[in-house]
Amino acid sequence: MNTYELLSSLKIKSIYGALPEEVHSIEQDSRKVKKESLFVCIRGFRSDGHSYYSQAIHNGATIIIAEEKLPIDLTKFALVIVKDTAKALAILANKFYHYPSNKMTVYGVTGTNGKTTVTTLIKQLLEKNNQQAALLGTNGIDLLNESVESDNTTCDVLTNQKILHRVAEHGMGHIVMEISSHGLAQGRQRGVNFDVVTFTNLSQDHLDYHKTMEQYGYTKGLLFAQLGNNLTEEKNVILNRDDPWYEIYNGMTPFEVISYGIYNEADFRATNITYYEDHTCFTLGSPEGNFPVTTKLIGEFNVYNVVAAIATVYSKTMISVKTLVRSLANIAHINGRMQKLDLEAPISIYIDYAHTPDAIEKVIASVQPFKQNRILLVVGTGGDRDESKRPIMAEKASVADFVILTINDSRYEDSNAILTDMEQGMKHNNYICIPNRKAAISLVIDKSEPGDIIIIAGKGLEKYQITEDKKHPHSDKEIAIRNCSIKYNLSV
Ligand SMILES: CC(=O)N[C@H]1[C@@H](OP(=O)(O)OP(=O)(O)OC[C@H]2O[C@@H](n3ccc(=O)[nH]c3=O)[C@H](O)[C@@H]2O)O[C@H](CO)[C@@H](O)[C@@H]1O[C@H](C)C(=O)N[C@@H](C)C(=O)N[C@H](CCC(=O)O)C(=O)O
Ligand SMILES: Nc1ncnc2c1ncn2[C@@H]1O[C@H](COP(=O)(O)OP(=O)(O)OP(=O)(O)O)[C@@H](O)[C@H]1O
Repeated sequence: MNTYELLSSLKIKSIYGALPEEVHSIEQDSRKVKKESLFVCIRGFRSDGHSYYSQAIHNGATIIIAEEKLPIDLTKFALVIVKDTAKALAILANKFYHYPSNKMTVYGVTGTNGKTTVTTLIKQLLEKNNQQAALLGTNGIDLLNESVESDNTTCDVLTNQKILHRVAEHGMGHIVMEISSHGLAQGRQRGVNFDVVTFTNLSQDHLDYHKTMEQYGYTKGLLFAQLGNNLTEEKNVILNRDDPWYEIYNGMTPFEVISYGIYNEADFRATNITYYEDHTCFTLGSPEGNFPVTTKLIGEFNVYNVVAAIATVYSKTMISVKTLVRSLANIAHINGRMQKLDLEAPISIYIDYAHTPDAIEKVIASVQPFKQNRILLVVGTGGDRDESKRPIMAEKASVADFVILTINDSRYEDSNAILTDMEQGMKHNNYICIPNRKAAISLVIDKSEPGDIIIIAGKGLEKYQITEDKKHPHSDKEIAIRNCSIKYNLSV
């Protein structure tokens, strides 16, 4: 892109050196800089991008955008000083990629639990109705059914614009994005023009970062407030009517709110719910009338997720509720979220991703209706993250008949110290602490008896465990299948 055209979008304090005519790419990571790039120095938590300008130049950057004067050879390169490089990056990336989010319907989903489930359901509902959709979230970037891992649930500003640009280039009409509270706090969503935003629920998590629940809740609210005030646009907010934050988020946006829920009157409301081991049935009240619904997802929490997804797609497409309900019936479980392993064993094993107190409570409740014998739970938490939730997770876990407390990812923390924190919350003595996750899963299967339900929570289908900053191969699913096959003589 022509440099002058690109920079015309910025409020510039000063320009030093000679500007090149063209910019071929924008980067915020010096390691990714290529020939004729524009490098933006971002101040981060671990390091300051201003200290990487020489590597960026070495790799081919011709323009450096910074907040301070840097000792650059101004006979060869240009230095542009702005007040806030993070905001400048969002402006530049949008301009460089021709405002891609304006060319498609953009869905944002936030909340403590259920983001991956709801975004995946939205994508699948769209696709079952012949509408192409990309997906961005914890499970990576899914574009034209090519899946790429991503470092974060919500990508950085630049990556978002690059992906939106690819989605636009492919002529795809929709993108569904998981928006984390860290992403919102750090402004990773800046410059993404959302059309509809959906709230799942709010419960304790991430207090290591946000400090208080109030701060955490208001950070999530940025997604609704940032839809803006331009009422010539048709935007929607989809809110959980049963969550205490409903009224606050409702007040944060001038756009029409579509509510969903179970216990309170709502635009989309599930009633007459019946729970089965491998599916759930309910009646969906909607603006188009009542419809009987069957979903392969289990548990009350998934009724919320399903209804949220239907309300969201309905708000932005011409697809009728009746059609959406029909499409839903063909959608299988969401990978690693209360995913029942397909084994010919006398026990049931679910692989799940619950890693908050609320999610633990909800997943145990979801199997209670068809409990025959005991509920055995393997539950873990992570190091270097919200310590205050650990005993509360164990307290919620105590509803299970037998509990193994273990580790998800220890990072830089001592595993035994994490388990000691968790243990404080246990309400009965029928539990054991096993830091080694593989050993924990082996033991729970070894202890099982016919009719038992085992839930292995915390990692879903993740393929690794993180110790310090290293990822080690690990799969709850593989360990569970192997041990179950041995114990019950299965041929797998
Ligand atoms: C604490 C935190 O959120 N950190 C995020 C932050 O990193 P940072 O500020 O430490 O960045 P940094 O490493 O200091 O780098 C600063 C700048 O220098 C640049 N740099 C750096 C090194 C180099 O050699 N050259 C170079 O140019 C970097 O590209 C960057 O522009 O900005 C990065 C880019 O956006 C994020 O990847 C990173 O997420 C880290 C990996 C992380 O673990 N975050 C977690 C807490 C998180 O965000 N989780 C949520 C999901 C939560 C949930 O719901 O479960 C998420 O959205 O993923
Ligand atoms: N609506 C919900 N309410 C409470 N718990 C839920 C809900 N939906 C899912 N869960 C629980 O939370 C776990 C994670 O679900 P999901 O991945 O959809 O959430 P998420 O918000 O994307 O989480 P993360 O941001 O940590 O990836 C599930 O495995 C389940 O245990």
